[in-house]
Amino acid sequence: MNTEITGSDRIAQSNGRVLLVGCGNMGFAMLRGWIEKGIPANRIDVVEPNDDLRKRAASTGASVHASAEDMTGGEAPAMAIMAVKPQVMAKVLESYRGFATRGTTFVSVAAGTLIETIEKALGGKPSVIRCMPNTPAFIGEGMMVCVANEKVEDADKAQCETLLSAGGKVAFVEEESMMDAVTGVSGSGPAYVFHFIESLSAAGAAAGLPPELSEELAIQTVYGAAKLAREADEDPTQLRKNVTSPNGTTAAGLSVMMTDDRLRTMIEEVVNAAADRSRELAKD
Ligand SMILES: NC(=O)C1=CN([C@@H]2O[C@H](COP(=O)(O)OP(=O)(O)OC[C@H]3O[C@@H](n4cnc5c(N)ncnc54)[C@H](OP(=O)(O)O)[C@@H]3O)[C@@H](O)[C@H]2O)C=CC1
Ligand SMILES: O=C(O)[C@@H]1CCC=N1
Repeated sequence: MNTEITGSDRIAQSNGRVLLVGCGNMGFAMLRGWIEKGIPANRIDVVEPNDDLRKRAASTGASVHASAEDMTGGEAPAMAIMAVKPQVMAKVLESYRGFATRGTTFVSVAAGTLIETIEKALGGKPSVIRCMPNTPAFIGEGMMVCVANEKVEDADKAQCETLLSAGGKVAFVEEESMMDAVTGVSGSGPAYVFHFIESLSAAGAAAGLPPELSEELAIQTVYGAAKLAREADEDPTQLRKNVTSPNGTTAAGLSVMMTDDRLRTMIEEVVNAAADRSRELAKD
């Protein structure tokens, strides 16, 4: 018999409930990842005002609520995952102030919103973790990067890590200022990759392939290359070289991408633009 205690077992055995506030694109991706990895739905409450999105959340087995009032009188959750837009985060947090003094660890996934802003909105000295997830959490392949304030105890950090790791990989950083670059790389990153897939697929269709076939080639190529980069002993630079025969087809293609560091320069601009926007959101 396998007696290993998994992360989901630990959540199941703990008495703590998980509250998810906002179940749109990011909130639902995390919720689905948790459920798929065996986090018990009967430990999860979701607050989502949109009727359709609330129904979608309910389909996972989680308890759903239309507003904070439906549940702020009850048991304080061990963790409250706040997945509303940065522009409304401070206002929404105010409704949950009561939990902050009753041991709840607040985890905000909002881009830009500073720990300081979250602390002010909650009042006192609440336990706060700022996290930047990404939507591949939907299939348990997300990247979640977190930074905690000094009120967060090791046990709370471990519990948060357990929950978030049901959606993929979890890393903690010490400096909050890194979160802008994190957002520019892994938070927004899936969108860059989806656009690369769109572009590769469109280029294949323009070169004469049936569009459905071209899309399949583009998706499988990105998936296979990412999986190989994750699993191979060689680094991405060597893996690129392995594809590139001297004076072959790849060398011809890459010369368009790499001459004058064309793609690298553009990606640097892309990441900087996203990170700058994250810094701007902090001031809104
Ligand atoms: N999308 C992504 O890939 C990522 C997003 N994030 C962050 O996640 C957060 C959510 O983004 P995203 O999921 O894309 O946005 P969505 O708009 O898809 O989801 C936010 C949801 O919160 C709901 N909401 C609004 N007010 C409340 C409230 N008072 N209580 C509970 N729910 C409420 C919204 O309803 P309504 O629309 O009716 O207002 C909406 O359904 C943002 O802060 C974003 O920065 C972080 C990483 C990646
Ligand atoms: O576009 C945004 O602002 C959010 C944060 C990272 C991904 N989506």
